[in-house]
Amino acid sequence: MAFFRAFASQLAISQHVLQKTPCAIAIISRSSSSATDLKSLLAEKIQEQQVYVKSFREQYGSKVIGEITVDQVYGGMRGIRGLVTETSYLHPEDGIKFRDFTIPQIKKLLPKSPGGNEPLPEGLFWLLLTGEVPSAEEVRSVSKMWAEKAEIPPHVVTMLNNFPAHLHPMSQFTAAIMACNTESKFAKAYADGVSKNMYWEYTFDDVMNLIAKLPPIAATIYKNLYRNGSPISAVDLEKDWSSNFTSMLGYDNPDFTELMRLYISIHSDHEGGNVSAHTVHLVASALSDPYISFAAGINGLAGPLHGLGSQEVLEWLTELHNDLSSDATEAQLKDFVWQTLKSGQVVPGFGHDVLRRTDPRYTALREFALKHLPDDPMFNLANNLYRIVPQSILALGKIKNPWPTVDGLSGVLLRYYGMKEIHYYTVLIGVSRALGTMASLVWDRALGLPIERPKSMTTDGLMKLVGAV
Ligand SMILES: CC(=O)SCCNC(=O)CCNC(=O)[C@H](O)C(C)(C)COP(=O)(O)OP(=O)(O)OC[C@H]1O[C@@H](n2cnc3c(N)ncnc32)[C@H](O)[C@@H]1OP(=O)(O)O
Ligand SMILES: O=C([O-])CC(=O)C(=O)O
Repeated sequence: MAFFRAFASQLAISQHVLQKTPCAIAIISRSSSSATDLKSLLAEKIQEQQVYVKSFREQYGSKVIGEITVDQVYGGMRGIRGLVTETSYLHPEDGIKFRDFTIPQIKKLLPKSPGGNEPLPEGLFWLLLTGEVPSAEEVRSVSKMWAEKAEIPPHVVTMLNNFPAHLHPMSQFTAAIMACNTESKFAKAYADGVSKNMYWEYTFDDVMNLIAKLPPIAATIYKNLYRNGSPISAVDLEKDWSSNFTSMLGYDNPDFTELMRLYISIHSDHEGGNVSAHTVHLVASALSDPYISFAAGINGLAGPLHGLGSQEVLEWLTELHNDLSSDATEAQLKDFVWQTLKSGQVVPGFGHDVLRRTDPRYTALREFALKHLPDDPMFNLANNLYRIVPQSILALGKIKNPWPTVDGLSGVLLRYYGMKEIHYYTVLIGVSRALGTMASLVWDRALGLPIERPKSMTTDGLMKLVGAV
């Protein structure tokens, strides 16, 4: 309560509004909630948040929150506050906060599988969507729901089975997701003229359906490309989402499943401005259905400066390992890094648009690796690079953050457990990224966010605007 009152007084929301606004209660505790299932709980939260946002906008809607420089307009809009994303916030030093929780906190607070140590992604989805830490039973209800909805439409299976082997797994993934929009309840409801107030409900239904189908789609791609098209295993209604996923992929090592739970949880969301999340939001703002909106975001994830970084890192590390072996000297490593920079390439896995410290997702994976694979040569190589690369790229004199991101280690761990198919790695991030972007999309619809349409300028127009001509 103290937290909310401080927050409310910061906003100068009057006591009157505080009492009248049900979200005041929602932020503090869930004791007021009588909902027993995810959709009903969400319906309560949405009602509360709608009132909360309305009253905030009524009082502060015209408040100025920043200035924009010409460089920002040319510079990828870096630093411009121009989006609302409720599910997570990226702090430059502390890293990602899912709702208000850091990675160490979610590792501690979210339900685990029996005997496990890593958070179940279903719990993270619940948290992202509702702002509340779910019970083990609530998490089980999501696992069950997703298992029940996992079947892929037959036309999508046929399409996947007919893709040529040289089509990149990310292209197969996005195409399959798009083709699933035959199932969109939102698109149908919209065509039937449903009221705007109901949009979020159909969006939620699509989101649950879509997330449920991602592991079998991803696993079918894997089996087709790398296991001679052998069939994926059947979904077990008693198993959690990650456990079903690793079984479908053909892995039976429980440590790999634990890694997958952690991997999917930490890659799920990175506030709203990253390329994949922003793309989903932008495309969906035209009321495109969740399937095609998510597919659009996945296409952004497939770029080497974003999600494909994970593939690029392991390609680069493998080349380094092949050229120098894992016990290369510091001087040899520095030279290899320098060759990369000299050839005009970026060193993959290092640098970030927002972060200004080592990515806590990297730290979480490092802790996992120290526990499970401390002597792995590739892990040791990545560790050595952690000491060398930041100094080298800082020497360029232009990089704002020389520290490693999650991509710097993720492939090393996947490879250790036998997943050596580097081109597949970004698909796993795609499966994970659905949790954050789709939770956000439900909120976009719930808050009635409009079609996105920023103003663009010509260079001549900008010059006139600043008095340069
Ligand atoms: C899940 C994820 O998406 S995590 C990111 C995955 N991507 C990578 O690992 C690719 C390597 N890293 C990069 O390319 C960049 O650091 C990005 C794209 C992530 C961030 O880019 P920016 O916000 O533009 O970073 P920054 O402002 O520090 O860049 C300044 C300059 O340093 C360069 N730079 C940034 N990172 C690196 C790097 N790792 N190696 C070499 N040069 C770099 C930029 O290319 C830019 O050069 P330019 O002015 O000649 O264009
Ligand atoms: O935040 C970003 O721009 C890139 C990133 O790390 C992510 O999306 O996971």
